Amino acid sequence: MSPLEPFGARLRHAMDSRGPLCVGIDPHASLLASWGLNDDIQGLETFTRTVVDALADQVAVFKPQSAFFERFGSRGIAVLEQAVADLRDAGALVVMDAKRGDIGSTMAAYAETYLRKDAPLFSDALTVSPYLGYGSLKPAVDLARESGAGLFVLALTSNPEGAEVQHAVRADGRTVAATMLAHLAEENAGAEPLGSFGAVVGATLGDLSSYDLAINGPLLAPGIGAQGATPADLPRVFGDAVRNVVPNVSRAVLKAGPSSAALRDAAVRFADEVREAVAAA
Ligand SMILES: O=c1ccn([C@@H]2O[C@H](COP(=O)(O)O)[C@@H](O)[C@H]2O)c(=O)[nH]1
Repeated sequence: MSPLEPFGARLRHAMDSRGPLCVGIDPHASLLASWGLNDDIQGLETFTRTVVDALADQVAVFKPQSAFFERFGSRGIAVLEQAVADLRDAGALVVMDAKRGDIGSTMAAYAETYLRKDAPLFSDALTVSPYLGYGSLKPAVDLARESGAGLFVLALTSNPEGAEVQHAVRADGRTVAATMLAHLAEENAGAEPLGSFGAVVGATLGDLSSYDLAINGPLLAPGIGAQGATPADLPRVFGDAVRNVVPNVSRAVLKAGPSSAALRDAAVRFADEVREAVAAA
């Protein structure tokens, strides 16, 4: 099976043509209820189908949150699998938010699950946790390169609890997060227009000027909307790296449903706000 064009290049193209937004698909039980759906497999299927049908042909990137599908066992995974296929068929990119991380030999199996091009859950990129050591991610890095997929490595997460691990200072004086960013800059060296190995960096974190975010790769930025950050915060948080930010909004878009028109309006509004904020930076 022929490899895809590298994820970084496909991402740059998608955001240039469809707008700078990643919509998260997070079927919280509370959202299902507010859409008038039951918290069961039928509710999950209807919710997911509605989001896909409303947005797949206009939003650049989608980030399904695997946990909300896994909750329903194999039937939930089947809904996720169908959504990934439909989103990709409609020309959108899919970042699977499964935050996988394990010893290398097990990481290889996770990589086969999401990054092997003919796998049922193949996604354009996968979120991964480097907290078993960055080197443990090597099987995923290698398979992503082979397939033309990408990774988003947890570096500076949007939740306040992340700081106790990510801001910890190593013996060499660097923080753990800075070390992860440095690894990613190495992976992306020489890639054009953008490397395929991104970092997760929360939009909620305030001024990050003490971190070198120039990794020549995408910065997936959750935290906009329900967690309190706004598109207008992006230049202050990301500085010169703001053009490589992939802003994720999940609940703040999804709560506009179940009306397809309202979902589309919400996505357009966030994309416009991000575009304006980045243009003014
Ligand atoms: O640091 C992180 C990493 C991942 N997430 C995920 O992003 C979405 C955010 O959802 P909202 O509804 O827009 O708050 C969710 O799937 C998280 O698991 C994150 O928030 N922060």
